[in-house]
Amino acid sequence: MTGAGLRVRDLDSFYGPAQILFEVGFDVAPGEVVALLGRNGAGKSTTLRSLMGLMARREGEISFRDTRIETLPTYEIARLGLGYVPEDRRIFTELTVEENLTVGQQRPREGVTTWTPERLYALFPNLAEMRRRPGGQMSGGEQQMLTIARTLMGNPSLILLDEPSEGLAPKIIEQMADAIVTMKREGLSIVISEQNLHFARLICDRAYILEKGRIRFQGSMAELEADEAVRNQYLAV
Ligand SMILES: Nc1ncnc2c1ncn2[C@@H]1O[C@H](COP(=O)(O)OP(=O)(O)OP(=O)(O)O)[C@@H](O)[C@H]1O
Repeated sequence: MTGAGLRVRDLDSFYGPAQILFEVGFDVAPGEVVALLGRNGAGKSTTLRSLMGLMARREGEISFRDTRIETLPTYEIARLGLGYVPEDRRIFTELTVEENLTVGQQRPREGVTTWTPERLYALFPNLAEMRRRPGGQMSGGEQQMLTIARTLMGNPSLILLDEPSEGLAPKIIEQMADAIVTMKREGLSIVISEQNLHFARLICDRAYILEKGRIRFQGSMAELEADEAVRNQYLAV
């Protein structure tokens, strides 16, 4: 696989002695938006953390842009252009929106969109209106957008979003979906961990379903739509 592609094979991950992921495998083609679906505790966050080298013990093969990354430290994985937005919104609460963006800035990367604060304000118009506001004085949804915007300042070619719609009001969820569609149009590859099938259906090309740390389904969103039995068995309805 070339370009921004991600390839995961036989991924096992552990918290202490407890094995959480079992032979997880999936692919993300350049420019594709892929959903990792599954109920609470299925292993979605653990999968994303494993890709970023944040688990103390994990085994298997992970290739990103034709480079094996499973032995690299997190900062080197990020430097290759893999962006990660964890579930807990990690903004700097004392810094303004603008300062938070500056903190995330990295040099331009060949072949991918170079993001600037102005381009990010166009992507997230809410943030434009509060560029001098401290991060701690923003709503949860605004903080979530700022976390994504700050990660984009690193000019990733692929971004991992852990439950971007969680806890957001319906109107903010719509804005988030619009922003993700624009990011895809800019050529970004995206992996989204989600419990909300309705949100995933707005933006994703393909889906994998995790249950108890194993992949139980893979297919296009249309195939998932058509498979009521799979949805009932593995997803919250
Ligand atoms: N720090 C930890 N120590 C031990 N076990 C953990 C830890 N974090 C998560 N787990 C366990 O790992 C399993 C997978 O959790 P994970 O957070 O990856 O699930 P998830 O699919 O992302 O669900 P959620 O939507 O709740 O985040 C769960 O059984 C959870 O209890």
